[in-house]
Amino acid sequence: MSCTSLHAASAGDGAYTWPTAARAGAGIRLIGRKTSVLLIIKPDWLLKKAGLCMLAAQNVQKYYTRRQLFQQAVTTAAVHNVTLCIKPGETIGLVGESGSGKSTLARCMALLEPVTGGALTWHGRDITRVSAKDARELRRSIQLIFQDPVDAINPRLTVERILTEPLYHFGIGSVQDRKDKARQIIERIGLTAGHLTRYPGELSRGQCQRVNIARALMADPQIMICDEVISSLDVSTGAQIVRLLLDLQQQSGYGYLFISHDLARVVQISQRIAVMYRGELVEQRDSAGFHLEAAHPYTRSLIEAVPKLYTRSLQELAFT
Ligand SMILES: Nc1ncnc2c1ncn2[C@@H]1O[C@H](COP(=O)(O)OP(=O)(O)OP(=O)(O)O)[C@@H](O)[C@H]1O
Repeated sequence: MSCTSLHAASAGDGAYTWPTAARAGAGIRLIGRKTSVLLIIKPDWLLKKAGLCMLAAQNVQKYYTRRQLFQQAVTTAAVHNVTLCIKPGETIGLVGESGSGKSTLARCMALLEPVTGGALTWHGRDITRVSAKDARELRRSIQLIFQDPVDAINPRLTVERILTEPLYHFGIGSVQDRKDKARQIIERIGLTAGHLTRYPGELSRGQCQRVNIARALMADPQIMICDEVISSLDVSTGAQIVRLLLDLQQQSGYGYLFISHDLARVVQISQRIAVMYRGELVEQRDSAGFHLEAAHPYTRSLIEAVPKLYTRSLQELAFT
């Protein structure tokens, strides 16, 4: 991981204390025998401390226009004036009824589709309109994981090929480097090196979703946009995948945009919750207290639809 070096004038400055820096995974090296120290701090930690966005959408719009011969063009406002910010180590839960624009927003934020209006920024830099080369680079840092774990991977490739292909595509590392990285990542997501020689057809759906997550991790992302990643899995497999995502976040500080219809699950794992309704973001709140403070009628109806037996209360699930 790249590091930013910061030279503190003297230990007496007390700019960053050792325990704080250690928590951040920062390295501190004493220089000489006196008071000067060299702090090596991960940029994502600095951003988190400063509360800055890694990826932000500002009044983003995405309209689709369909033209038919001899008929008037029909325009769908899939996303209208959405403002959203993803910070390092933070999970934003995104909920909304079917067709409310969640996946469209996800594709725009992952630079898979151009926006019609508004702006996207990456670490404060405008990336609304970037060259194809820059977009490709950025897509490495902003990974999108899709709903159907089986459809998302090529059934004719071994797991090892699935994992190493993106690095090959970007021309990163030697053949051996890529294989070593695949072996390391497959263990991080709870499978074994033995799975590398298997084909997707020889894996369960849950294992296929782990492979999808591993493929995203191969690119060393900073943000993962998880679009309904557990909706096609049974409850216990879905819970394992959520646990895995949270563990990975704890280890590496990824920012997540977690899209789901399952409000109880979203409340459980997100720090903030955004609600989309008919292309607009109608509500955005901290998950703690969400069930009490949410005001939009659609959000209220969502909260009331959460089965009481399953959740007992959203308050208990709220991430703190
Ligand atoms: N490529 C496209 N061309 C035209 N219209 C589209 C396109 N993609 C999405 N839409 C429309 O945009 C709207 C939002 O769709 P989107 O898939 O983003 O919703 P969603 O909230 O993700 O729904 P779901 O929860 O069912 O996946 C819908 O009305 C959809 O028909």
